[in-house]
Amino acid sequence: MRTDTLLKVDSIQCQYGSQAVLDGVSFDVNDGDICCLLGPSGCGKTTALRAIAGFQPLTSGTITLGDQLLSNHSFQLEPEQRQIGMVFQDYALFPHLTVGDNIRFGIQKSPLLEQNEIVDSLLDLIQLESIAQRFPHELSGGQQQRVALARALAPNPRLLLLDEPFSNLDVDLRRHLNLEVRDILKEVGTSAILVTHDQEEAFAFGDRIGLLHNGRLQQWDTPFNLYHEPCNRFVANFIGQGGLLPGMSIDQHRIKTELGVMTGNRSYDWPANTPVDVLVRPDDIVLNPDNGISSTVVKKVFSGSATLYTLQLPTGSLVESLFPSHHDYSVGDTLNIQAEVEHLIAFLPDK
Ligand SMILES: Nc1ncnc2c1ncn2[C@@H]1O[C@H](COP(=O)(O)OP(=O)(O)OP(=O)(O)O)[C@@H](O)[C@H]1O
Repeated sequence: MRTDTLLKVDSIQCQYGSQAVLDGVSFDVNDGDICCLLGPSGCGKTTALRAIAGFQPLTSGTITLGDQLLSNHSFQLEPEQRQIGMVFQDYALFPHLTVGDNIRFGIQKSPLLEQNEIVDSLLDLIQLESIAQRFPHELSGGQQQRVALARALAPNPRLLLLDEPFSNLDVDLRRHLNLEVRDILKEVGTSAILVTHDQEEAFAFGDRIGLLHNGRLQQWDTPFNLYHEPCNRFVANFIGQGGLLPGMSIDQHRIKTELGVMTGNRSYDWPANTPVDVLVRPDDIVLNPDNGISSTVVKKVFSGSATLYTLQLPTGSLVESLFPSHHDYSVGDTLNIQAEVEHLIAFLPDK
């Protein structure tokens, strides 16, 4: 497995006027990896992407690509010299150029034969050979976005930046194109960073995801770890479903809750009897008709193969659970449940 670092973002800060919108953000992108910057609106995702692309100066920190310095507080390599491609939300195709010529746009200095080879192989890759002569207004949104991807890949960039590229598309197409673009990037081996505020999209697209909040990177990790091992309350609440259940520490490994004593794969150094909140994901809750704790269905959200239930425990605390949708319970039903928590994640209560 290749683990060479391609992009190194080291403790960067960016400001608009006197307001810092990125502060101490650090992460590495390995060669061939596809990463996502995720977070709520205004957290600084686009600013981070613009800093990597060379459109946003740094007030401190450094960005390097391989051995090449891209930016620090006193230097900013021109965007066109960075070997970084960009795909935008609005496609930004040239309306007066055909699909083929849009793709050709960034490689016009190469010999014609080479240009033709690249355009043909990219048309093949995005499966649009048959419409190479069409103009952008004759294409669907998904086709336009595929052309934008091919155009960005034509100069063979070392890194591709994608800024909410699927957000103008309807849900089905979005999901489909997300996977298709991931497959294409993996096939050509191009490293990429996708900016999105949609965690499902990030989970499906990214080998690694960075979650930003108020200009600070909360966690840079695999989708699995962000979901199962969130490093703080913000990550726990932002990522995935589920919630925090009050409990009391027994010792380093065990926490007593209304759903029984929970143990997991990590230890905490809190003294016994410290009040804590335990993360309970929907997949941590299972039915136990004979020995489970009684709960009442207070809400249900059908999502096709599974239904997400909100269950109220005797003290009034709520937990969520995801059951296959052929078990169809109604609001008001009583379900006996137990917790099967593998990753014991707990936080001190908010002050
Ligand atoms: N040109 C600008 N001048 C001043 N403030 C700006 C400018 N661009 C962005 N900001 C502010 O910087 C912060 C980060 O903006 P940014 O666009 O990076 O966030 P984002 O996470 O990409 O948001 P969104 O998901 O809504 O696009 C926000 O508070 C925003 O209002």
